Amino acid sequence: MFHAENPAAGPVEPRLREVRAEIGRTGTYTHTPGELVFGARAAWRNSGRCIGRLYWRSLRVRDRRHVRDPRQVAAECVEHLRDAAPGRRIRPTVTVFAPDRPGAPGPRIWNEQLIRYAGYEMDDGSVVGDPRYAGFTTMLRKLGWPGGPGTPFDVLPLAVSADPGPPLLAELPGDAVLEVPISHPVHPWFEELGLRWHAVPAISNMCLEIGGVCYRAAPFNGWYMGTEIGARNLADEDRYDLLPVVARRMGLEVGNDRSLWRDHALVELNVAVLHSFEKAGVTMTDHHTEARRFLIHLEREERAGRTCPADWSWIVPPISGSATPVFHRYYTDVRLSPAFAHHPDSLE
Ligand code: HEM
Ligand SMILES: N=C(Nc1cccc(CNC[C@@H]2CCCN2)c1)c1cccs1
Repeated sequence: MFHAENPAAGPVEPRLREVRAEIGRTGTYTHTPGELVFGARAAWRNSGRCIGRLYWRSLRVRDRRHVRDPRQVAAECVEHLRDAAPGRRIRPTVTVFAPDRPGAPGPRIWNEQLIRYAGYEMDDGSVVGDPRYAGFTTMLRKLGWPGGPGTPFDVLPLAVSADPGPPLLAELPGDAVLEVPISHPVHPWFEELGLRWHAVPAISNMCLEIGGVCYRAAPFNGWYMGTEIGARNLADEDRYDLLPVVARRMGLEVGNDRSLWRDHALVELNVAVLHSFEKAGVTMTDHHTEARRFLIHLEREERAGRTCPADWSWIVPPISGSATPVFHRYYTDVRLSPAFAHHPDSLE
């Protein structure tokens, strides 16, 4: 009997016998390269909160299961960033480090993403930078990180550990961190705000779980959808909280909710983000395009006879929901495996 998914994989029974024997001997088993690649792609395909799954078959997999030492893990994360965005074209990529094995837990990356900005807590209680990472920044400083120049966009170091005890801290070299300055196509005052954002979103705190094996360090990247930066990272009150700033510069009636000043500011912030990435030639998608692509993916999956899990509250974009086609339907959010999962013992 062949794998319905993957005829090239050959009959499954002999492989299952091999796996059971290895588990009997060692308490775990080792994926073949083909199993690892397909498992990672299937994990992406099974991610019910992801709107970007149309290209799930093209995920690039960097097999680094022989790497466990924190210094080497950090070096490979830097290489991942270079490899994922060789110019300004971004390529969906995952790097898989050593899994947990009995008696030898795999390495763990403490950062939520490979690239995140520091949040410096000032004496007056205000935060310079990203408030979401104020606690993480404070912890890193206690672990000896000297801190950056103190701008609102200081890139945090990687924190990686393989054994119990404090993590290794490793700065990211500037050439591995592609960034885009934010300007607006019509408002020249926009770039005076000095805003910027990094090009490559790379999640580093989720476990890649395939056939019962947990790869707790398996950073994966895609490209950004503009709303993530324009409607959440730069707009949320507990993030960079820029809606009042943008609205005032636009001359809007900030004191009166019914003027919809927040909504006007949100749209212009998102226009600026899409415009800036386009001008910089860096891969980014908008929420209308991505919504359309997702429904194509959903239809293809149904035609392939597969259940495509989806979580409405994550799939529908944070602005203009009902102006996108993903809003006007229901989904089933079933948990499938392989998967990218949040494990409780991750250091959030
Ligand atoms: C290629 C372009 C991609 C786009 C535009 C995209 C877009 C998104 C967006 C907008 C979210 C919601 C994030 C949020 O609201 O915070 C998301 C979630 C997610 N994406 Fe994708 N994605 C892409 C590629 C990928 C890849 C390559 C993977 C893994 C191999 C992936 C796995 C996931 C997972 C696991 C989540 C849920 C995260 C969680 O539960 O916290 N995505 N994606
Ligand atoms: N475009 C992306 N965005 C993304 C995907 C998964 C998870 C996240 C981060 N989600 C957490 C944030 C923080 C609060 C709400 N959302 C972003 C990708 C990241 C990695 C591959 S694609």
